[in-house]
Amino acid sequence: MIQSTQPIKALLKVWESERLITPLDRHFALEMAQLHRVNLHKAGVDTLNEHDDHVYSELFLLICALLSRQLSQQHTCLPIHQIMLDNPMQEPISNCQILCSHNEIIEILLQFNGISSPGLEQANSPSTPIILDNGDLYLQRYYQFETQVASYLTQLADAEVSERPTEINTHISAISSTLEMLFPQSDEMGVTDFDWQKIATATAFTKRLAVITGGPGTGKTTTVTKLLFLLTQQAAMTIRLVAPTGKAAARLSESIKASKVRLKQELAPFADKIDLTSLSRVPEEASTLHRLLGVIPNSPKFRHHKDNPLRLDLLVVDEASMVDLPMMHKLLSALPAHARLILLGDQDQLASVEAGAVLADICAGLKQQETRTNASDAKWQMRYSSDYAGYLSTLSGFDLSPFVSPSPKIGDSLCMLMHSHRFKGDAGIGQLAAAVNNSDKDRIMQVWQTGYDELQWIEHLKTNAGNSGLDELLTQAVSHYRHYLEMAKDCSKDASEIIDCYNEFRVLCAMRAGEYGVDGINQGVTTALKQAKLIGADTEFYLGRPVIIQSNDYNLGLFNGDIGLILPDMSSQNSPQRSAEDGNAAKHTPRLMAHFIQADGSILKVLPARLPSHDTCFAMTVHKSQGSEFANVALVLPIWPSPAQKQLLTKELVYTAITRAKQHFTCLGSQAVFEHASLQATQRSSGLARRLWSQI
Ligand SMILES: Nc1ncnc2c1ncn2[C@@H]1O[C@H](COP(=O)(O)OP(=O)(O)OP(=O)(O)O)[C@@H](O)[C@H]1O
Repeated sequence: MIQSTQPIKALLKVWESERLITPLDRHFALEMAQLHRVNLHKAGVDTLNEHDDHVYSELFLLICALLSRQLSQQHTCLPIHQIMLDNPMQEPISNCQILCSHNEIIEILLQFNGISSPGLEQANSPSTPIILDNGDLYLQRYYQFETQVASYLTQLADAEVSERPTEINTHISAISSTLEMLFPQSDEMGVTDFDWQKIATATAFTKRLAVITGGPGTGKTTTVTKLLFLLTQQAAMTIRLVAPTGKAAARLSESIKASKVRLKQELAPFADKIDLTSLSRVPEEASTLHRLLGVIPNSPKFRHHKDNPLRLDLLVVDEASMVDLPMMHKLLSALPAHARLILLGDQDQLASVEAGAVLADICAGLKQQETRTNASDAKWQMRYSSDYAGYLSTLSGFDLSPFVSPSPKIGDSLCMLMHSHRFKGDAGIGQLAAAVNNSDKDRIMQVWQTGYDELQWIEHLKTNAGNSGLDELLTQAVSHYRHYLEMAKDCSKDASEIIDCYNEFRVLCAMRAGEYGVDGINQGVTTALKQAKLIGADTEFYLGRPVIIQSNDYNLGLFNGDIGLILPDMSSQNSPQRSAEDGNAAKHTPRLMAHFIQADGSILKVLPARLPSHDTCFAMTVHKSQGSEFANVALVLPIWPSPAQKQLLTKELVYTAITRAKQHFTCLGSQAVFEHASLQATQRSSGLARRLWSQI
């Protein structure tokens, strides 16, 4: 049943030392194997012979290690049919083979008392630590998260906000006319074009769940601002805006503010027909998900949960692709029964740092079956129930019958915006992002060869003398960072002004470790800035040092991924209290503090010595850059990635890096690695899409 060069227990040690599994994976497997044995009753025997007992236990141990490894790699389950029987650990050279079929593995696993399968008679106890469902193996906790998230979303999608009138009445026609004013027919639009922003607004107006997705600049914030305006006209409601990180929350606030200003101008001609005062009731302040749910210091639990729900009527969650499965579970459990939920995000971006790919799973049912290669072809198609399509057509004025499909209700809650208003026409960044997103190899080459001003390719040119490609990148970094570092020396400059200038440019790396990872590039940039005399890097906290926080500190209000700058604290310069503490020198020399911009735009100052674990941040990982944008972005890809690194290089990673850039995108890499990454899609094993879309 299992053929291996050594007992599995010994192999686990080897795999751990070769970093194929983590110490946690090995300990989990050993503990499970020690606690759980074949249940003779389940197996239908009185005794188990020694040989069978041994091989069953070996298989169980191996499968537990594989399950734990799946979770370490952000999958939510282990699909048994995807196990490579001749090399289950996917080692360079296999040390172990499973000599039975996938179905036989399932049969054997179900004989263990630690595993149950919902729907099977003997598995009525929901308390087994491992669950086997539809051929997928779960840890109990993740199984609960997934099934409950699916159930919350399905219930929300099934619910409409109020009784729907069966025929057009005054209320519907009033809403339709307001929608007409909010979304006037533009000259750019042809007769057959659909205004998906208008359709999305009508969807979110009528449904308790609306998922509005689209790439950068497709108008998600514009749409949600118009929706909130429409809703605040109808009734008073408590609306909360949130995002997964402080940076993303600050950006959402700014975008909503700008969007409100634009809307006020657009609606000015209709001032006699529409009450513009309700625009002031559209909230602008966004907070983080953690703050909304109420962090309890030193506890993984939040203040708000099922039994103490949030006090709100409508919740808007931006950057929803960053929300992992456990967090989505916490959020959905804490929603009050009557509340509406609007999820905004880009389903093509990198999935969350932790387990799951919730937004991508929600959208999975809209994916076109055949693989498209032409960048202009849609990968997605809306799917409405016939009843709802009719209602939405009446409200929006667009005939949605071409999108009717026998799909579950979740399809009615989805709306994808596909036209970017930021990357217009032939703009290089938009073209490259689309080509990578479509894994279109020829188009990627074509875009690079077109010679767009906003795109720059730097080839790794490594010789014994060094890598001239890397040198070019470092020179670029110095010339960008020079501006904010010079501003930092000028005591008249405001901290937020300096931080904005620092945020004009960022180096993004695919990985953390190594010469071309965050560690190596940060070191390289620091040395280059020191040589250019822009920083005095002899002290740890030199003027202008950018720091990125690596862990949460609830007391200080700093969270993993927060970025700040070491700058003079001007308020300390003349403070009598400070002078008394620090002696006379402090009167004239302001002390250096780490400055962080908060979601509400205020500055949080923290003494450098009190900072929780942190790193320098001239370069950061693409993962950590999600929810941020920079005028100029330089992406660094490794020169010769190891097999493990190759797995991390995906089209979602490259797409996310490209779409962080607003004006200019540079890539330091080699053609082969860029191509490999652009053609490899992230695969996250999860049963959520099946649970949401199983009727189709
Ligand atoms: N229908 C439209 N016609 C013309 N311009 C538009 C339209 N919708 C949005 N825009 C413009 O496109 C830009 C981006 O819009 P918006 O911020 O709403 O997009 P987004 O999808 O929220 O972007 P991001 O992904 O950066 O959050 C804004 O300048 C906005 O004014």
